[in-house]
Amino acid sequence: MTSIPNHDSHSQAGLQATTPAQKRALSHANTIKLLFAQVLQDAQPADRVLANYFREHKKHGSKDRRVIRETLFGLFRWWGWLQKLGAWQQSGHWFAMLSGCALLEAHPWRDIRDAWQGFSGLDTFPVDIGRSLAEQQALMAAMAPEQTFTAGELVPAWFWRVCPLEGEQQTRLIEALCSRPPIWARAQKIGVDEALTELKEAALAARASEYFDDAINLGHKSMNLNELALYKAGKLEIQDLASQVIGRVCAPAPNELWWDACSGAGGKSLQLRSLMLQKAAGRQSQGSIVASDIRTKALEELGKRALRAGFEGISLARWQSDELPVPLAHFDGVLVDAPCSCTGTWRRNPDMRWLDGPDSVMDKTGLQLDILSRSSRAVKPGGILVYATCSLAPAENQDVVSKFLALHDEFELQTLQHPFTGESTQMLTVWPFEANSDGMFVARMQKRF
Ligand SMILES: C[S@@+](CC[C@H](N)C(=O)[O-])C[C@H]1O[C@@H](n2cnc3c(N)ncnc32)[C@H](O)[C@@H]1O
Repeated sequence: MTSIPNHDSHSQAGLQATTPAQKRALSHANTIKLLFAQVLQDAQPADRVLANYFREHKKHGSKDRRVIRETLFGLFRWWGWLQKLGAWQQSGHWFAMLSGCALLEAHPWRDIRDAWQGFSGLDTFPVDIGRSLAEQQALMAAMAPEQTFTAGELVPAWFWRVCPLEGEQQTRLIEALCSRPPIWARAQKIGVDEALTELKEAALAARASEYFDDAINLGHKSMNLNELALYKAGKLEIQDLASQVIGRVCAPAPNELWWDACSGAGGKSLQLRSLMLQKAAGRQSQGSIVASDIRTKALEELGKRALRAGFEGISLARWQSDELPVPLAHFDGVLVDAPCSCTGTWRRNPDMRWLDGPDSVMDKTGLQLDILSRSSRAVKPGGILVYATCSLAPAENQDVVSKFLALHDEFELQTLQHPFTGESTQMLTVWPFEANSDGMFVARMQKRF
């Protein structure tokens, strides 16, 4: 890239920041660069790096925090293109990346963006671009005419090898990955209308979902949940819409006994219990859920969430060894929400696209099959086994289920109806572009009597 001058590589020495906007732009550029380096060089997830930074630096007001947070995430969202502007360590390139990011993301802090553009030394480039990928591509071409920019390279090349999408599906996935999904929540022990009224009173632009009668779209604005009465009362849980599909596929009846074998902090255990209570419709629900995980801390968090919701009927059984922490052939349903590459959550964590490699997809397939096989022993005859991941790669999804079925002919796949597209399938992938969510995979099997 010849048109971007190389300023001093680590500081912005020599730059004249005279206006308040330029001073803030310079200060933010330094902060974001430090955080960016921590993520990319030390391979630390961006959300953790940001949380640590804001905990230690209380001086930033809410607007500053927003500029820093959204620019950092934006840089990773568009990194496939922005990295072609040159070495980010060099200050001219860095400012070009920051201003390019602000334009691609249509960030509203124009004064800061203009200051970054001025510091980059780039000639004026179009600022009023549209939101389509083609217009965004044209902006990049104007910034770096000697480079080519293709949509496919917004995602690392290895991803298309493990998730071979083509044509329109590939384009739709890229478009989804280049935007943030809204915050999805689930109302529990309260009707959605009542929950929406309370959320509106708290000045939140919440909307009901068109798909599930307890799902709520909370929009994009970050919020302090601990200040929200509904959340403190255990009537609102944050859970992505794709994740909510899993509980709906389990569809537990009010009096059933379920085991959530990889419960983590219990997003799905809580949903299963809530669905049981909804179905009981005021009558008693004798059903219960045993939640297991190898992480004690996650189970402790689950315990707190269940308490906040006032949910009886959820018990914890830590998974400490190869032995099952629950009785054999005992459960009406077993959910295995297996550890995976989490490629389905790349919309929320765009940094993971550039931190992970193909190993992140291939190195857990043996573990997934092992957890699924061992957990399946807890299903009683006629019971249900649900396998789920938040991966988009067939190696972690369809291939694991097929291998499991080849080894366990006592199980057979059931047909599912995709809740967003209506399509009938036996292996359901929820794509992020279908209902503005993350991505998930799920298959439901029944153990023969
Ligand atoms: C995808 S996460 C589960 C998310 C959780 N179900 C939820 O809805 O929030 C996978 C979980 O599997 C757990 N895990 C990893 N290895 C495991 C193993 N060998 N046995 C059981 N759980 C395991 C991880 O600790 C992690 O919490």
